[in-house]
Parts: sequence; structure tokens; C-alpha cells
Amino acid sequence: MAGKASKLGPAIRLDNVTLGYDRHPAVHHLSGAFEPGSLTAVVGPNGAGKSTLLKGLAGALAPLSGRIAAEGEPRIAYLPQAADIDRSFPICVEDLVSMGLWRRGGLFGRIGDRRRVGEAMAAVGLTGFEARPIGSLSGGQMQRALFARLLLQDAGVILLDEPLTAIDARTAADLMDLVRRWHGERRTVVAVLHDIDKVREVFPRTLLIAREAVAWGDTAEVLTPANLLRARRMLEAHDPGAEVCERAA
Ligand SMILES: Nc1ncnc2c1ncn2[C@@H]1O[C@H](COP(=O)(O)OP(=O)(O)OP(=O)(O)O)[C@@H](O)[C@H]1O
Repeated sequence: MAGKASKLGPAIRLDNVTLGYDRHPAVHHLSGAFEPGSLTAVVGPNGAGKSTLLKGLAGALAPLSGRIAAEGEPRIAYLPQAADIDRSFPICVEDLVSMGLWRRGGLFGRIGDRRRVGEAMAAVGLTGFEARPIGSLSGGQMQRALFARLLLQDAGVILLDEPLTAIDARTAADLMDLVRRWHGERRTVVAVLHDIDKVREVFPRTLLIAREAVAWGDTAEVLTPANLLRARRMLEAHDPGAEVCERAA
């Protein structure tokens, strides 16, 4: 199934990137790199620009200035925040998971696809849920189904926006096992998380932002009390009505 070994993810480089909406910068002047095969948590207070950054990395939001570049043309799998996913869409779990195969030749388009979907559902503990409408799933079950879809996407870059929000401890542990597996397969994984303990436990690298980078590096060096305090203060000091960025590009 998806998840063959040594699927080396690319580096993603940010060169003075500013992202925002209607010319209002949400996060600005980010420079640095997600190294090939790295596993990075993006951390910061509410409104810090974490989701905005992920949208930029996913190609769903073009930078207002600066450049985001990935080596080659990697397949990118993106899990938006649960709140952004329409669960009233009338499809069953198996069809949702199968969408992970679309870019590789269609919904059950190839011999073995049905088996791969079954394996992905088993990997997330959802065997037996194939025919259930997605609207009937619990939040945790829905997140498991979305991770099964990610498994099938078999992407070099995996972007996860708050994958553990409103998820119980057991499900969180199962989903983090999949994240570790992707890291073991050397995919480039970036996840927005609020659970600092989980970040320390699972993520070797962390980018701490508060509308700009506060620190980016090894998790233990980034998540210091001083940096976390600085991030909070930077966001509190921010004027949300700021029109354009005053700092020179
Ligand atoms: N579609 C949008 N249109 C206009 N402004 C937006 C839009 N999405 C986000 N913003 C603004 O951009 C800023 C950063 O938002 P973003 O969602 O990236 O933060 P976040 O760090 O992910 O926050 P949270 O932890 O609360 O999810 C906020 O001030 C937010 O109001």
C-alpha cells in the first residue's frame, strides 16, 4: 500500500515570505528551510499565522511577497483544520478515503486500489466503517478517515493543520504513530499543533511564530519558556488593523 520505504521528501525553502489576505499581512518575513525528510511542528498563539503559513506551503494561498520553493515538483498532501471540512457532503467513508488515489488514476480505477483502500482503513482502525456516511462519524473517527486518505496520497510533503484538535488520547496516539511512520519513510512533514507536550514528544524540529518567526530549529532549543513568552507578547503587541507591512522587504 501507500507508504513504501525511502520516499524522501523534498526541502521546502522560504525566502522572505509574507502571506496574508487582501494585502493585510498575517505572517511576514519568514526565511528558512524545512529540510528533506524533516518533521516540524509549527507552534504559536491563536492568530499567529500558523494556518496561513500552511496554506502557503500547500499552494492554496500565494505569498504577498517573497518566495516558497520546493525541490522538484513534490506531491503535497494537505489536511485542513477540521472546521474547514464540509461533513455534510453525502459520501461514505470508503469513498472519502479513496479520494487519496485520485491523482494516481482514479477512484477504484486500477487493480488493487480497493485492496489499498482497505489497508489504509485498517491502518487507522476503521475497518467495518466503509459504508458509513461521513456525517455520522465522530470527530475522532473522521480524523482517522482523513489520515487514511493521506496514507493513500503517498505524498512527499504532508501538511497537517491541528490534526489533534478535539481528539481523545487514544486517537491522538494512533495518529502520531502514523506521523512517526511518515517521518521514518523520510517524507517532509509539517504540522500545526497546540499541544506543546506532544510537540516535545514527537517532533524533532519546531517553528515558533507570532506573525513572524520567533525561533526555528531543534525543538528543545525553540520551546524555551523565554521564547514562548516572547511569542505571546509579540502577538499581544500586534495591531490587527495594520494595513501593510512597514518593514522593508
Ligand atoms: N480568510 C481570511 N481572511 C482574512 N483574514 C484572515 C483569513 N484567515 C485568517 N485571517 C487572519 O490572519 C491572521 C492569522 O490567522 P491564522 O488562522 O493563520 O492563525 P493561526 O495561528 O492558525 O490561529 P489559530 O491558532 O487560532 O488557529 C488572523 O488575524 C486571522 O484573523
